[in-house]
Amino acid sequence: MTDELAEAAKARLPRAVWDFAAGGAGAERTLAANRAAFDRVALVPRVLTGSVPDPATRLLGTGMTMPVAVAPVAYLRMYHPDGDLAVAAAARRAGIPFTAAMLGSHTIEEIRPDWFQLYWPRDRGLMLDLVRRAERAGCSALMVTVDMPVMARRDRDVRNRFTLPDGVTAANLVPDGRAREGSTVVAHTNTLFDPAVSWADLDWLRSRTALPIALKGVLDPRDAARAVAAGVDAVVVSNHGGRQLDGAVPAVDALPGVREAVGEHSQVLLDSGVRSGLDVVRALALGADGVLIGRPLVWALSVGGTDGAAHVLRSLRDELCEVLALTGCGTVGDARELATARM
Ligand SMILES: Cc1cc2nc3c(=O)[nH]c(=O)nc-3n(C[C@H](O)[C@H](O)[C@H](O)COP(=O)(O)O)c2cc1C
Ligand SMILES: CC(C)CC(=O)C(=O)O
Repeated sequence: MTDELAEAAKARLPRAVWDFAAGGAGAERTLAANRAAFDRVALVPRVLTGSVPDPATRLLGTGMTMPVAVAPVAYLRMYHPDGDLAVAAAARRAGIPFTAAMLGSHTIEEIRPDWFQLYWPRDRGLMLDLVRRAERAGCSALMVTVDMPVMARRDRDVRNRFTLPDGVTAANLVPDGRAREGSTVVAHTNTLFDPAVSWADLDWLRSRTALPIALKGVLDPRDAARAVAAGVDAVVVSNHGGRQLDGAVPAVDALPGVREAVGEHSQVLLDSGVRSGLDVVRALALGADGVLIGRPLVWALSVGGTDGAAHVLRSLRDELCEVLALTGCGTVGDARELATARM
């Protein structure tokens, strides 16, 4: 789905913007390992099942046409003037949830997303205010990202002295003056975020909203089990697309252990390297209920706005249906029963 699309986006975007989105932390070992790990997963198809593919499902209480949701991505206006609004419209057209990022470049009220992602600002009043805004805007779930106690060093951004382009801000945080242009993204982020978040903070948040919570950025089965005990409704197995700990385990490799730890008490989502319908089925077979997609939609947005993103989502669903047919699966539940091998 994405090699040519990525090339087209690269040709269009300023080099530093491309590097910010495409790159990963450190020497980008985990970024590369995410893809390599997917490509080692072989599927064992079933035959004579008589099944006709229908990948519709529910995640976090939200019905959707396939087990795919849009991952939260900050500052989408860097890639297209319509930014978050364009991708949200494409998701709506495709019948899948859009996750608006706390550091989105349009406000919650403008986007009215299905799901809303939160980091942990030092100012808990600000965090609670964002939760209330998400509730009022009709969001049906929160996704709380826990793999960024600090923003990792990303060598490409250091080399490029990357700052946000003029006019791109964290729209939810203005006009409080909390998001300023001109500083490097990493400096702004590390000033804003609390580096010492703990399980007690999750308890605090859990007790303050009735919305379902997905905890994003879990890789250790012990953390997954603890998250479920703390009342989260889903965990997102993710290494942040290789953008945080360089050397972190590929999400796909961590997935079976996380599923085993949480049983069916909680939903398990996965992101970091999903690029095709085949990858979606691989993730399902390894224990996921669904996946999130990040960079492919950034490339599609850069190249073609809403229509570009909608086209990518349509192709993804077509691929997914083909792989389900070829593996003898009708439903997401059937795919979760597939056996895997290494290749
Ligand atoms: C440019 C960019 C910005 C991102 N911003 C956020 C963010 O604001 N919040 C968050 O939780 N994750 C963020 N992520 C991580 C994605 O939600 C997701 O975990 C990752 O992109 C998945 O990997 P993939 O790009 O290989 O699909 C960002 C990723 C990218 C590429
Ligand atoms: C500005 C960052 C905090 C957004 C993000 O999550 C990322 O770049 O990976």
